[in-house]
Amino acid sequence: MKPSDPRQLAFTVLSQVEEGGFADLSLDAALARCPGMDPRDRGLATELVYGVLRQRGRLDFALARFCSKQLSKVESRVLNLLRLGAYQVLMLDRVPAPAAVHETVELARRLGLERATGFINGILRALIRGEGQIPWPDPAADPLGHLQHGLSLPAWLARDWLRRYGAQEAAALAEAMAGQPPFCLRVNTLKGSRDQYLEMLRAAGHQAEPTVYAPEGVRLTARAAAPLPGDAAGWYQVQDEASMLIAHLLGARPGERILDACSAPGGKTTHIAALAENRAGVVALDLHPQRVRLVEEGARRLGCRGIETRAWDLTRPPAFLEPGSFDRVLVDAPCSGLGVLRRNPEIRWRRGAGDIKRMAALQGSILDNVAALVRPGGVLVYSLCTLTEAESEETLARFLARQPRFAREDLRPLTPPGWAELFDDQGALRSFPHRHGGMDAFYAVRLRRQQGD
Ligand SMILES: C[S@@+](CC[C@H](N)C(=O)[O-])C[C@H]1O[C@@H](n2cnc3c(N)ncnc32)[C@H](O)[C@@H]1O
Repeated sequence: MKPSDPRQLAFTVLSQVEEGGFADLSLDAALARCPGMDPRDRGLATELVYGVLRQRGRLDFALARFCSKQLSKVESRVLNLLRLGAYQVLMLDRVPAPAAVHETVELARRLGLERATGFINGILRALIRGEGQIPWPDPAADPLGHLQHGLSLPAWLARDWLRRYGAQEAAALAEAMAGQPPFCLRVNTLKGSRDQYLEMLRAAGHQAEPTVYAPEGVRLTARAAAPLPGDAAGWYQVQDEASMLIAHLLGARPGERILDACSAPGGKTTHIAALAENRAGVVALDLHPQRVRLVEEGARRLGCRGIETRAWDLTRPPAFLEPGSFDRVLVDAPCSGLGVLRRNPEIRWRRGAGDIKRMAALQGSILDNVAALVRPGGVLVYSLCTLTEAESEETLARFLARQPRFAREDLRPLTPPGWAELFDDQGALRSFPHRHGGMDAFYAVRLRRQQGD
């Protein structure tokens, strides 16, 4: 590969994603192989990968108008080149459309796809000429078509969101999910205050503001070329604001014993330790040993103490932990991840209704296996970075039917008044990017085990 070619790098990553890779990991690895690449080209490669994956439904709808055969019959490498070209033509102001076509055709040639260059050239040139005539579905007359083809939701998700949220709200959510998430940091309060860190950021030339809800969150609005200050000293953790709310809902206090059941990579474990002023005993479990190591590394970097880690598959009871020995348990469960579609855009093309069922069963099993560890009177928080009913309220209802000694708590009286709009009418957290300042979509509910049972 020409080390300096952002389009070829994006193409390689998109091909890896097609074969089952994760966009963020593949992109990081590809960029790491090109240390000399110009920062603007790195930016373009990143935008092309995320943009094509986030807007694939829209790009395909446009391409289909100008392609003589069905897109499903086009060879996948050629289709990815077409999507890359179409993204530049339709969505990128900084690349003149004819240059985008030329670059795409040249890339096809370099990839040994000489025979497809005429096909690619013809479709992309027709797209430039016919862009204004693309019959985008009208949001009012065809809300489902608009969600699918205008806002790039797969059909099953478009139907689900339309049924649950209505046309306008579903469109606003889909639009937010097709955009870029804000870049947020949690200030490590074991090191100092948010105000101090905001000052450090400003002194290093970055522009940042406090997050609206999370008291230790910072949102970067313009990043300078300089690295973020305080990295090696553990001043911050990159974390979305919605994710920062969860440790607050758990409410750990100094002296308590806490279980973080699905802890890796440890964003919430280290937050719990910080909120308990490093004076709680935290047990952090996760299925994967290599991910458990990330929790350990994070705890070291941030100066968190009192965290014990262990790899464990929580579809089996953790017999090494004493029943009733935890004041608070957090189950930040593996889930379909539909609340973080912006960060993992490939998910929307991979998940289906079957995955949701499978995740819900896994979540139920994990909840069952930690329930006995909560002490009488203790707290269990169940959180997810998704928004399906099956994984949230339905998993919870089944759990409560099996475990009648737990009851849900309304989170509204337990949290600051300014957070009221983050909760549903049962007092569960439901954050949404289009309603709550760009936050990821999270769900969280807090349960309490009855006293004396
Ligand atoms: C949403 S992530 C947790 C994120 C973490 N709490 C944080 O804030 O950094 C869910 C985690 O559950 C773990 N997991 C998946 N299946 C599991 C199982 N059977 N037992 C324990 N952990 C599991 C995954 O490895 C993943 O790290």
